[in-house]
Amino acid sequence: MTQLSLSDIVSCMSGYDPDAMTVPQAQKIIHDFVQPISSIERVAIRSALDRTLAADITSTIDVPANDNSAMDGYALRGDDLASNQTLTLRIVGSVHAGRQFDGAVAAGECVRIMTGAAMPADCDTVIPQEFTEHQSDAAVTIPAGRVRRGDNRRLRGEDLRNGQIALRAGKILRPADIGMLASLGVTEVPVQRRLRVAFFSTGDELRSVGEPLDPGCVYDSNRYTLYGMLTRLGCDIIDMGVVRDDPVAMEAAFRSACEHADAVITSGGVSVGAADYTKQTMTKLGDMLFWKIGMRPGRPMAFGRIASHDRGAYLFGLPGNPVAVMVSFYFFVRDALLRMMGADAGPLPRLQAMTLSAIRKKPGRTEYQRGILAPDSDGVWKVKLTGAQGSGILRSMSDANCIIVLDDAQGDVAAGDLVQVVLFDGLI
Ligand SMILES: Nc1nc2c(c(=O)[nH]1)N[C@H]1C(S)=C(S)[C@@H](COP(=O)(O)OP(=O)(O)OC[C@H]3O[C@@H](n4cnc5c(N)ncnc54)[C@H](O)[C@@H]3O)O[C@H]1N2
Ligand code: MOO
Repeated sequence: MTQLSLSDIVSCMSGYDPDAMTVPQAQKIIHDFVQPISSIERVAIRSALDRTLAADITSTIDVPANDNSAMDGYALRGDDLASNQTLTLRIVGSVHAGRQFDGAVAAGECVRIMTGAAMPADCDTVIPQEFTEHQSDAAVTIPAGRVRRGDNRRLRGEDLRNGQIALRAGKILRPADIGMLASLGVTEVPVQRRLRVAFFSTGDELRSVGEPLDPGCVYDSNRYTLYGMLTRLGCDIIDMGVVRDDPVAMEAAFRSACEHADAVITSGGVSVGAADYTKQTMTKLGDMLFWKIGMRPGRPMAFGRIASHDRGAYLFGLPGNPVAVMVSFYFFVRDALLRMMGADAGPLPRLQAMTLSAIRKKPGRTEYQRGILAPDSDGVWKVKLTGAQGSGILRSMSDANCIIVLDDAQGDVAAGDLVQVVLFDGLI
């Protein structure tokens, strides 16, 4: 697919202003610019878990392959129920799952049948064993009104029919999907190769875990949250460590990252500080946009693409503050990476919940507050803030199980109002 330039994309947007981008505008630019990386490999279905399916999968069999019983009981002819009276049927055989009953079943006869066993050809109804009376080896009594024609019979192909598309390309395969593939007898499927994502942190104040913490320094946590979020998303990661606030080191890091990765994520150095060389290096090397997005946290952000030889890498320059990194990842980078993987992921699901906390909020920017969602004693789900919400307070993410999203137009929120939340559980 042809790679558009960022200027082509922003020139189509009315009122484009890098100093006043809205969240939806920035999300759209990124979504439109990023192209899927199409590189397919075949893997065993267990290895396909959490991967993006690269082709439609069509069933080549009926599932189930036969009409079969949903209960342990007796298979009978629906015609015998027409009198709507208690019946005593003669038992002419029995059939277990995995076997077939090839004999005939005449009026007034039935077959003992187990769950999953193929229905005898003449039978269309199963009465569960516990609804019957006076069972012996020879006969069983069916009380009136306990069963209707067609009850407890699973139809051939009711799960999937031969020729039916079972799974569509673009689906991220979940446990149910690989189970369904197994039910079709499929052993291997084509999936998109894993994305390779390189990341590094920038800042002379950063120390890696295991190093002594010099005065004025902080431990680098962004490489760990990024590691976690990228791993959950199924990416192969290239952790490039901490890069000093030095233009030469920075350029070498970007060049090396682009050699190997489909996307490069950096944190820090995208604001206006004197040592913010990230921006300057990105501008030198790539087709880049720098934004001040109307959001909190995560206001400054860089996005673009660096081309190197015959390949290129998308570049996400995230702000340094630890909560801003996570919020920017979930609300911008995640969608872009899923798109690169060829996944049909759609927007993050939002739920509505009543807030127990009053929240101060200025209209004109999107705010992402960290919340704890839990049911009250009546089972109604309610959300409260985790406490201090500064974009350096990583504990507010760790304590949270959801993010409260307050869109641009939203003003102050009173306790008892409904708010939108995005749950962390299930967030990939
Ligand atoms: N005059 C202005 N100052 C700032 C603005 C602004 O618009 N004008 N924006 C503020 C906002 S909002 C943010 S966010 C930060 C983003 O700045 P940078 O991307 O340049 O980030 P740094 O200055 O490098 O770091 C910010 C903060 O985060 C800590 N940090 C950085 N990397 C890590 C890491 N890997 N692990 C843990 N903590 C990290 C760093 O020590 C700083 O405390 O700029 C504001 N300033
Ligand atoms: O991105 Mo900054 O963290 O908004 O404060």
